[in-house]
Amino acid sequence: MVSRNRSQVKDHLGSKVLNHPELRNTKATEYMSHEEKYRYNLSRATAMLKLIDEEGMDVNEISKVMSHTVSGFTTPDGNPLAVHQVMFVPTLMNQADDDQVSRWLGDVFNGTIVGTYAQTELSHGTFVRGLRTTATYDPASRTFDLHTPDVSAAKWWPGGLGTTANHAVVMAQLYTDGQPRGIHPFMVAIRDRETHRPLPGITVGEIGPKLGQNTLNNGYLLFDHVKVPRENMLMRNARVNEDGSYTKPSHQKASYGTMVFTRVAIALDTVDALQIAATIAARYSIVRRQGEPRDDGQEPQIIDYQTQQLKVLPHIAACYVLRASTARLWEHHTHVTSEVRGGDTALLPELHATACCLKALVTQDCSEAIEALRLSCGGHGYMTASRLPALYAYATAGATYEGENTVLLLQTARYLVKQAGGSHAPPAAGSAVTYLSRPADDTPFAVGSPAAYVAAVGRVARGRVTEVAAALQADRQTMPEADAWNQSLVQLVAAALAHGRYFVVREFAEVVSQQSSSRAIQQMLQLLFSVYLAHAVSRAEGDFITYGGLTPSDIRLNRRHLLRLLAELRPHMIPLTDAFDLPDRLINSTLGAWDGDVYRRMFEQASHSPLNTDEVPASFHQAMLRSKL
Ligand SMILES: CCCCCCCCCCCC(=O)SCCNC(=O)CCNC(=O)[C@H](O)C(C)(C)COP(=O)(O)OP(=O)(O)OC[C@H]1O[C@@H](n2cnc3c(N)ncnc32)[C@H](O)[C@@H]1OP(=O)(O)O
Ligand SMILES: Cc1cc2nc3c(=O)[nH]c(=O)nc-3n(C[C@H](O)[C@H](O)[C@H](O)COP(=O)(O)OP(=O)(O)OC[C@H]3O[C@@H](n4cnc5c(N)ncnc54)[C@H](O)[C@@H]3O)c2cc1C
Repeated sequence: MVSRNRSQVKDHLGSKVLNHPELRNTKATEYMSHEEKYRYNLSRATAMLKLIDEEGMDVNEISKVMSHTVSGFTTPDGNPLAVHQVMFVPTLMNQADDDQVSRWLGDVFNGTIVGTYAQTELSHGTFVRGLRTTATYDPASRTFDLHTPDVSAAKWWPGGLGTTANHAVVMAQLYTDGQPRGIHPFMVAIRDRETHRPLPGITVGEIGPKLGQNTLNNGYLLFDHVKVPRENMLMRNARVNEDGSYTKPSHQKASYGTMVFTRVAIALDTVDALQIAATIAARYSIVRRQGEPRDDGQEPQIIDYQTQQLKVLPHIAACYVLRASTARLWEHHTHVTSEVRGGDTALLPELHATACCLKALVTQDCSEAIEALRLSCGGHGYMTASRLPALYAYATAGATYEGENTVLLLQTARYLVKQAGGSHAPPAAGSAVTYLSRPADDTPFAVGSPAAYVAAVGRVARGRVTEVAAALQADRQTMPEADAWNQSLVQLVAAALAHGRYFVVREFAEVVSQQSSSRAIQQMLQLLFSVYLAHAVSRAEGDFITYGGLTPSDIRLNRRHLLRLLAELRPHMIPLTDAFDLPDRLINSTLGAWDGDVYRRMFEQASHSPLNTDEVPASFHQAMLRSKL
């Protein structure tokens, strides 16, 4: 397996995916039925899986081909094999022991085993410890009895479970020696490998249409005392021995590892969706002219309206800034995972805290940004063929799945208040929280100085975290822990987001400070960073006055500064989005093609409407007749 850098992967994708015989011809899916869409997307997902296998791609390459940029082309309505690839396989690799890996992985790679990650239940998604599916060990038969006590404990949501997977990693409450041992992963066959029929004791199906990603093939699953061999509990971390004795994992949350990985992957990937939306809105904003003609006799390009610049340009800057921090998180995850595999879990708490807050910050920012970009395209942004509704539906799912964002921010806040109160192990060198134990950076604020902005963002984070830590500490003296925590929830979430913002801007400050061979590139990065920072301040002016040391006069100056920066960035908008290097077929939007031929494309897509096949559709007369009765 050869590791390739990012642009080589793009070249590779260009030739291998866009021109692949089973992928290169696409069909419009808007008018297909639910089942036709599933068939179309599944066959393309399977072709993609074969390609991954044939090419022997490593995890970085797989993440690129599973990314939203590529999957919008391969599986426009959602990839029914995404959870197989992004969660099921990584869970086996990281949570199965060596014997189990060698037992199953061959069949996974030859396509005999197709899996899902079945954790969420109808009544519990967030509170994992509350899951109610049980796995009770019987030493006599050396099997686990998997059981769903009632319908509220039915698994509900797992991707690919609906009609695609024949296996599932099932997260269930383990009982052995008569004791509850917490949530553990089990490899369970749910459908026959040959006939694909549900196995005895299994009830399984698809949950129905959603806001988007309708061929993700989310499913439900119930067990009626299904017997699973002892060897099917994933045993890299915890173990159940033949006699039923139990060995604890080295870290209490070792079985939550797949969630950490997927949060990192989602953060990275949602920026891809934002890049696509930003490219569409930028191109459309140039092509679209509307309003009183100017001196040259032409109506203005909409991008020359100041309000339009504010709707579009900060999000282009965000693409660059968020790409850098999520790429850093990915590297950090790779490093910590290898340490954990070697038995050292010291860096895991901070990785968990960072992954939680970046996944939340990025999916929240990207969903809001994509919606703003959609609105920036006026009426045409509301059309499915603009691709913007689907991009929004994708990004906003990321705010819920793999840990609802509020809940994840509270995980980060828990870590931060412990760090601020000194009740956690001190952070390792290079940790992102050392600023909490140092005096605040008192660099005076000045517009035009990115370093001064970064210092102010740091003061906001520090102020938010220390303030809520103190409030929590005080409340703990007078009320039970759960009440004290609940009393501070809103401020805890704000503190975690402020910490995430500081992480993001520090990472990009480092990118900007690196020597580049091109002065023009360096200047452009500085401009993008300045826009991002000025926009961040304008979005949270109250925080910057309360905690960041800015005066009302600084706030006014920043507002003007931001608008000046936007005007400066405007001529570079198209090169900056072209630099994302997204071929038209990956963008797949009537509004966002490279040649700007928007109106012709809109007519072309309308010609696909089945209602235009006949001059008068038969359904019209049928409906009119009925209404006359
Ligand atoms: C290409 C892309 C395509 C992408 C394509 C993707 C397709 C779709 C994929 C979607 C798939 C899914 O949604 S799968 C389902 C995902 N579900 C979720 O994410 C559920 C979210 N809920 C949880 O993760 C959990 O319930 C928590 C973390 C919220 C709470 O867990 P808990 O067991 O109650 O723990 P709690 O008491 O809060 O904390 C105890 C201690 O454990 C620590 N802790 C908690 N979790 C972890 C962890 N993971 N790793 C380390 N440490 C942890 C805490 O910091 C704390 O440390 P200390 O303070 O004691 O030191
Ligand atoms: C498209 C999609 C795909 C999915 N794929 C999978 C999959 O493959 N496998 C799988 O197992 N699951 C999957 N899920 C399920 C997903 O992981 C859960 O829906 C998610 O973790 C949120 O949990 P919930 O639905 O229980 O939300 P809830 O927890 O019920 O959230 C509702 C509200 O309650 C609030 N809330 C809950 N607890 C707290 C708290 N402690 N403090 C403060 N506020 C709180 C939340 O902030 C939110 O506002 C998928 C979901 C979607 C939408």
